[in-house]
Amino acid sequence: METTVSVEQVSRAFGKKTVLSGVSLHMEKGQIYGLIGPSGAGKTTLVKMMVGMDKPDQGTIEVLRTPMPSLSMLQQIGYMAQSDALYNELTGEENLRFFASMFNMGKTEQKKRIAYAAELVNLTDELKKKVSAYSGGMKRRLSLAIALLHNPPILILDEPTVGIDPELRQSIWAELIRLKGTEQKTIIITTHVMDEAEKCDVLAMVREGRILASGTPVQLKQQYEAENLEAVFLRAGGKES
Ligand SMILES: Nc1ncnc2c1ncn2[C@@H]1O[C@H](COP(=O)(O)OP(=O)(O)OP(=O)(O)O)[C@@H](O)[C@H]1O
Repeated sequence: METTVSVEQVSRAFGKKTVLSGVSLHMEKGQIYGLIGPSGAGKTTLVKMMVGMDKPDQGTIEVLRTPMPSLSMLQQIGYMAQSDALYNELTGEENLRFFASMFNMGKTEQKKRIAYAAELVNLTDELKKKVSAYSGGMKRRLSLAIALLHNPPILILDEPTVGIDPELRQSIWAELIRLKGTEQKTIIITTHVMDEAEKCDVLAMVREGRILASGTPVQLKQQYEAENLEAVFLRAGGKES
């Protein structure tokens, strides 16, 4: 086991509102790590700090043993944000080419990676269209393709399958599972969806800026004597009647 992302005692407040309190997590290579929790729990705030877009008030975050934020880590991380950061006036392909050009990739590699990423999210036939003509789901898919483009060892995906139809969602999950296995990527995803949480190797349940419980889905269900993760979540949070 090799820890690739480590979060130690991280706290963050915005004004008087504490959003994360003393969060510690360790993510391993070759693992899908799920952050699950209700809206406003602090998941996006946490992943933004892992990417280096925000800094903890207290505590530290290291990615590949490098303290974050760090510019040199950008090449190592593929980040899919919750809101799409795309160029609407460019086509899907132009967006992909633009982002590919920001990374160290030769022309041939660029072509290959663009074709792979577009195919994975089923956008190959839509690449010549302007992004302004894309649906919300298509934009999400293009954002996911961009996160995968430079073949980074760490993928941080904030609700990657929201607005994506079940069939494509399944094939994206199959690819995430292949990437963590064959390619030994570290994949961190946030989700609200319990059946996606089941597919993660390790889960951290987040509520009100704290980790309620963490472990493999099987461990969590055993520990809380629960039939499913929803029940674990309720029991861990003490909200079950
Ligand atoms: N820049 C900011 N300034 C002020 N408050 C913020 C800021 N960013 C996040 N917050 C607040 O922090 C809390 C946690 O937000 P965050 O987006 O991390 O939650 P989340 O778990 O990702 O929720 P969701 O699943 O809805 O995306 C929310 O109450 C939010 O309003």
